[in-house]
Order: sequence, then structure tokens, then C-alpha cells
Amino acid sequence: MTFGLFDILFSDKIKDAKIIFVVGGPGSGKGTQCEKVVAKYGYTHLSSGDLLRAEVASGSERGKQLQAIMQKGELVPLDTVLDMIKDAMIAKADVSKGYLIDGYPREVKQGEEFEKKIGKPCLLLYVDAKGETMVKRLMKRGETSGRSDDNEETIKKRLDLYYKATEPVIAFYEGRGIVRKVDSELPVDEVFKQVSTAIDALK
Ligand SMILES: Nc1ccn([C@@H]2O[C@H](COP(=O)(O)OP(=O)(O)OP(=O)(O)O)[C@@H](O)[C@H]2O)c(=O)n1
Ligand SMILES: Nc1nc2c(ncn2[C@@H]2O[C@H](COP(=O)(O)OP(=O)(O)O)[C@@H](O)[C@H]2O)c(=O)[nH]1
Ligand SMILES: [Mg+2]
Repeated sequence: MTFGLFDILFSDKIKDAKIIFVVGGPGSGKGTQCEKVVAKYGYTHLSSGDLLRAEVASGSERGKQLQAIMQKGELVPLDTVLDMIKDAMIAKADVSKGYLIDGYPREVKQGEEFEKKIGKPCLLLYVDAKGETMVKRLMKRGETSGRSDDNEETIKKRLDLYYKATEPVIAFYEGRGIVRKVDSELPVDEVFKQVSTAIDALK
């Protein structure tokens, strides 16, 4: 691997910024909590799903391929998501004191690659809700979201993949002592109190 001047400047800039992984099942409330963190703490919110949907919306050839994968509830190639996150982080590097990386890592390998190319997270916020709760919320969101993956069949696949591939991510970072679990069965503001406690504890 070679490092260009650009990479050195980049790692220098984000060295002091806090990186928070926000992990939880589909529909658990990650996006909802991240918006509130942005409002209170001024962190930069980067939703990997939103970045991918923006690429799809651009109508590019790459977007078409992504759309097909997302429609099936599968994971897009690791490098694709990571490059998008990295570019978005660079774009905000001058103004950002912290980053919320929402919906990433989806599997342990994604976390390892992120750390190699970008940096280490200081916290993993685990947004926890029951499977039936998540399905209910997504079906409801699907009435208005316009998201082609908010349908019963794809929701089931996303949930299966979450339990299989993403839950091990939480165990992996528990080993490092940086996981804080919030109970997303509670009302949004109660969940946010737990989120705030976890963020306030960062030094
Ligand atoms: N790191 C990521 C993030 C997203 N995706 C793809 O993008 C889709 C939508 O991602 P996201 O918006 O994060 O959806 P959910 O996890 O279902 O979360 P949300 O509750 O925000 O809908 C996923 O099903 C997957 O196909 C991916 O492959 N890799
Ligand atoms: N009742 C309740 N609904 C919530 C809560 N958090 C999120 N929701 C709803 O659940 C749906 C999914 O939330 P979202 O933030 O998009 O979850 P994400 O898929 O994890 O990003 C949305 O329609 C939210 O309004 C919560 O704490 N309580
Ligand atoms: Mg979301």
C-alpha cells in the first residue's frame, strides 16, 4: 500500500475527530437518533444507506448496480461503501469535530477495513429493538418513504442478514469495551437520553 500526500493530510485532519459507529437492525431508529445528535452536538451524520441511495438517484451506471443489490436486501461490495464514506468524511474534515457513521459496519470485515483506511471508532452505539418492532416500524415507514426496500419481502431479508452478519460486529467491539447499548423500544426522547449519556462520557 502506498500513501499519498492527500492521505497523510486526511488522516491528520480526522485524527482528532471522534468517530462513532451507529449499529442496529433495519428500522431500529438509527437515523432518528443521529438527527438528534446532530442537533445537540453538531456532529456530522453520514448514513451509508443514504450515500448509496444518493448514488442510485444520480442514475449512474454504478447506481443501477447498487439498486439491484439493495432491492434484494443484500450487502453492496465493501469497497464501494467505504470509498463513499471516506469521500464524505474528507468533504467535512475542516468543520467536523465528530462523525456518526450510521449503518456501518454491516459485517466485521467492514469494520476492519474502515480502521485500516480511516481510523478507529471511540464508541459504538448499539440501537437495540425487537425484531417485531423493527418490522412494524419499517412497514409503517414504507407507506411514505418511497424506499423500494421497505417492503415485507426485503425487510425480512434485511433482518436475517442483520442477525447473521451485523450482530457479530457488536460482539467484536464489545471485546474492546466501546459498545453502549440503547433501548430503542422506548420513546424517542428516552432513547436519546441514553444516547446523550454515552456521548457525554467520551473524553
Ligand atoms: N454499509 C452498508 C449500508 C447499506 N447497504 C445497503 O443499503 C441498504 C439500505 O441500507 P440502510 O439505509 O442502512 O438500511 P437499513 O439498515 O435497513 O436501515 P434503515 O433503518 O436506515 O432503513 C441495505 O439493505 C444494503 O443493501 C450496504 O450494503 N452496506
Ligand atoms: N415508537 C418509536 N418509533 C421510532 C423510534 N425510533 C424510530 N422510530 C420510527 O421507526 C422508523 C425507522 O426509524 P429510522 O430512524 O429510519 O431507523 P433506521 O432504519 O435504524 O435508520 C421511523 O419511521 C421512525 O419514525 C422510537 O424510539 N420509538
Ligand atoms: Mg436509516
